[in-house]
This record gives sequence, structure tokens and C-alpha cells, in this order.
Amino acid sequence: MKSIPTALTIAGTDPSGGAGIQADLKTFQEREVYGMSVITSVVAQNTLGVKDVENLPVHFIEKQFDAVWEDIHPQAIKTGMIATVEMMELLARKLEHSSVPYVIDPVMVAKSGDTLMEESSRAMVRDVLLPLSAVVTPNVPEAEFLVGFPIRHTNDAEKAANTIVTELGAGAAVVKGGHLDGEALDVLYDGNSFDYFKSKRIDTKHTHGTGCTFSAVITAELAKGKSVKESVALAKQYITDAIEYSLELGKGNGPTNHWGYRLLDVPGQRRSLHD
Ligand SMILES: Nc1ncnc2c1ncn2[C@@H]1O[C@H](COP(=O)(O)OP(=O)(O)O)[C@@H](O)[C@H]1O
Ligand SMILES: Cc1ncc(COP(=O)(O)O)c(N)n1
Repeated sequence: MKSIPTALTIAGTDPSGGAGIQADLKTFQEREVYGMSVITSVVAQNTLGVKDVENLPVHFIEKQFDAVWEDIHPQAIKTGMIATVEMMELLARKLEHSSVPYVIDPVMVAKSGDTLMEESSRAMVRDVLLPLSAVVTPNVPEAEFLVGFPIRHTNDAEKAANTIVTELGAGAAVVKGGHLDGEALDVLYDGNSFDYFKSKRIDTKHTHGTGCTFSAVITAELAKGKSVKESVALAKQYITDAIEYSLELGKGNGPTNHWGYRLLDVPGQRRSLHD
């Protein structure tokens, strides 16, 4: 039997199923990777926004992590919502000596505008977690926070990706273009060269969880032994399809979904699930 690729996500939850741990596990499964999870915060949220957050005690996050680690070793790890400084300190300690590829989705604020990371923790992602990462996947506001200058055009995104790798110590950085105008262009810098991953901008409000799903594909592909460049290319293809065929579910920004195309009566024609 072939070896089984395994991946671990450490993040917050989304009971409505479109973002966070739930999106990560669904995506791992779609990519044929065995998914495991450590929950940091339980979030009462849906497609309309975040209602409340309950941070789990750090000692219990550690217990979850140890339970996975001593039993099934993941071949790649990603972190998403890490709300507090204490949680970051724990993860830094746990991941410091790990040789497993580590993907950081530096989740700070949800699409709905709700804060998912305490103000004081943001600098810790930059100073403590980034140097441990194989790849970090900031959106534009997150990248602006990390580098401290505005990002409006592709050359700003290039400069930011370069700074995140050469000055802040990430293995590679993908600055995602979801928040800019024009084509959805993501810029990857891996310490040697730039790569550009482009798609048309899809006109939809259903983008809940795009960042989680994108970084989960990268993690799944790294777990299979693919390079960072190949993993990001596959993630870009996957998220573009998942946005194109997103599900018209919920009253707000609906979830993306990669198998949405299977619901089409006629290829290319969008069908509402409420028809
Ligand atoms: N409207 C869109 N059309 C096509 N691709 C998009 C769109 N919005 C986001 N993306 C892509 O989805 C991925 C996640 O990006 P983004 O939405 O910026 O992340 P986040 O969820 O962290 O804010 C990126 O690959 C980005 O280019
Ligand atoms: C637990 C959790 N983690 C991350 C996000 C960000 O998702 P989005 O892509 O909608 O900004 C979220 N809404 N909830």
C-alpha cells in the first residue's frame, strides 16, 4: 500500500461549514489527504458574520496537539485563526523543532469585518511564527500589516512578498490579490524568484472561507511531497473553481465549494440550490 498523506490544521471553527477547521478538513478530504485538527477557538459564526468567540484554554490546545502528535504524525501543518499571544507561544514551542512543512494563513479579520486575532497577537505572528513557516499566505490587509507599507499594485505585492521572506524569515510568501481590483493575481516569492498565479475576477459575493481553502490545498499538496510552487499553482486552480461554483447557501457571503460544478444542469450555467 502507498503511504498515506496526512495533514493537520490548527485553527478556529465555523459551524456554518465554510471557513476555519471545517473548510480545512473538507479541503484535505477533496485533495485525498487524511485530515486532522486541533481547535484553538470555537467561533459562533455563519455567512453573515461572527457572533461570538470562545477561546479554548491553552493547556487544552496543547493536549489536543499532543494527542495527534504522539499517534499520527502529520506530513504538513497549517495554522489559521490563532487568537491570543499565549496560543502563539504554545505553537512556537511545539513547532520550533519540527521538520514538517508549516503553512501560515495569518487570519486577522474575517471577510465580514469581525476581528479573529487580538491586536497584540498580530506582531507575534510576524516575529515568532513567520520564521518557522515554509509558506505564509497573507491577503492584502494582512500583508500590509506584516510589512508596514500599502499594497495597491503588483509591484507593491512583489515588494511585500520579498520583504516577508528576506526580512521577516518566512520560507516563501504568497500575497493574495483577492482584495485588489482587476484580475485575481497572487504573487509568490520563494527566496529565489517570483511566480504569478492569475485568474479572472469572478463576480460573486460567495467568498466566505476562500483564504482557508486556498491555504488548505497548499498544505495538502505539501503533505504529498509537492514543491511550494506546484502546491500554490494547484491551490490557485482549486480556489478559482471553488469560487466559480460556490454554493448559494446562507443569507450572507456563501461558502466556496469545489464540487459545485457537479450541480450544474448544463455546464457553464449556474444553478441555485434553492431552485
Ligand atoms: N472574486 C474572486 N475571483 C477570483 N479569485 C478570487 C476572488 N476573490 C478571491 N480570489 C482568490 O481567492 C484566494 C484567496 O484570496 P483572498 O480572498 O484575498 O483571501 P482571504 O480569504 O484571506 O481574504 C486567492 O487565490 C485570490 O486570488
Ligand atoms: C475560524 C475562522 N477562520 C478563518 C476565517 C476567515 O475566513 P474568510 O476567508 O471568510 O475571511 C473565518 N471566518 N473563521
